[in-house]
Amino acid sequence: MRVLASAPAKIILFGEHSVVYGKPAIAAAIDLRTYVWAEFNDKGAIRIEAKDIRVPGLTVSFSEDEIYFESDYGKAAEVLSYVRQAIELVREEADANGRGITVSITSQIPVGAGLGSSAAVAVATIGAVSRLLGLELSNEEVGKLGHQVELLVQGASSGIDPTVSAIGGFIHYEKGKFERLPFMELPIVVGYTGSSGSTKELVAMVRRTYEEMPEVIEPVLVAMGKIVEKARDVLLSELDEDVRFAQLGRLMNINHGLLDALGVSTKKLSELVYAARTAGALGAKITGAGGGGCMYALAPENQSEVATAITIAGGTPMITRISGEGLRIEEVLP
Ligand SMILES: Nc1ncnc2c1ncn2[C@@H]1O[C@H](COP(=O)(O)OP(=O)(O)OP(=O)(O)O)[C@@H](O)[C@H]1O
Ligand SMILES: C[C@@](O)(CCO)CC(=O)[O-]
Ligand SMILES: [Mg+2]
Repeated sequence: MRVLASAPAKIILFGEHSVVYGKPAIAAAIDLRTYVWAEFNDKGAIRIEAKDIRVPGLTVSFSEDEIYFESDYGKAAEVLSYVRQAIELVREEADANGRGITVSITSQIPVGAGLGSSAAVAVATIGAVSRLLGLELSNEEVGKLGHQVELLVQGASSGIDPTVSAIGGFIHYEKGKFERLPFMELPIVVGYTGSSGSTKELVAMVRRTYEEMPEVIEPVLVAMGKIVEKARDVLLSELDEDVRFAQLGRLMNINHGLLDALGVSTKKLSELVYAARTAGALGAKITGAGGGGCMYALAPENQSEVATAITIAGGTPMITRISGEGLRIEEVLP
């Protein structure tokens, strides 16, 4: 039996990092996906074929059906840790420890770019392997297991990324609980710096600053939480669309300033943010953990001008759409 599952990337519209401290956040799934095939092997081992992962310092090459990591073993093990943990967790859930499982991954999501590649690979792996082992899990349950995978690998995770990747759509999330927001097309442009940041390291860096000076950082996190609540009110309001977009844009700019204050922006990210605003975006901010990766801009009138400005500033624009669909079982072959 072979099972193919897929799960989407996400953007965090408001509230990354503060969400790790129990504040709310708003996120949406987008139409880039990770695909995972799962099947049994008779070696009793976990075998992972990560076909197109590109991580600095790690080169993967192929010879017939074997893959070689041209780096030290530790680095390869670290890079594949989300997938390995996902498989181990599902085997345990299904009482199938020791069962040989091979997964093969292809992904459209840039890695370490703030678009939730870790959550998508965990969710798609859990989806494929649980079906293979005959476990009946709802997408919400897969999201919860995905959260456990992120906790095991990263040490800290709010769970928002695996939740939105598993259930899709547009959500408000707080302390493990989510509320679906009405599906809406937002006129956004994502700008990719081309460099990556590790969520595990960025979350740990914010934690160190918090522990060093909680009296300074706590009010920043509280303000981020207030931005999210205000954004939710604006999104759900009956105000005219242009008024709503203008308010959301201002909230994005404030949120970006506070993320910069936490130390998770980079020169390149901020350059893309300012280039987008100068080209007429109503707002622009980092999305995801930062340290490289992506920003996004809200640009109802001028998406193509904003995309050009991002290119001129040295980034790669991506015009993406919000995706209603979370985890999907694509194929089950005998
Ligand atoms: N296609 C893939 N195959 C195997 N592992 C992957 C794949 N894509 C991502 N990963 C795992 O996810 C890690 C990157 O996760 P990380 O949380 O640091 O960034 P992200 O999820 O892309 O961004 P963010 O968490 O800010 O949204 C990689 O180092 C790797 O371990
Ligand atoms: C940085 C962070 O808030 C979002 C990463 O996409 C981490 C998390 O919520 O687990
Ligand atoms: Mg991640």
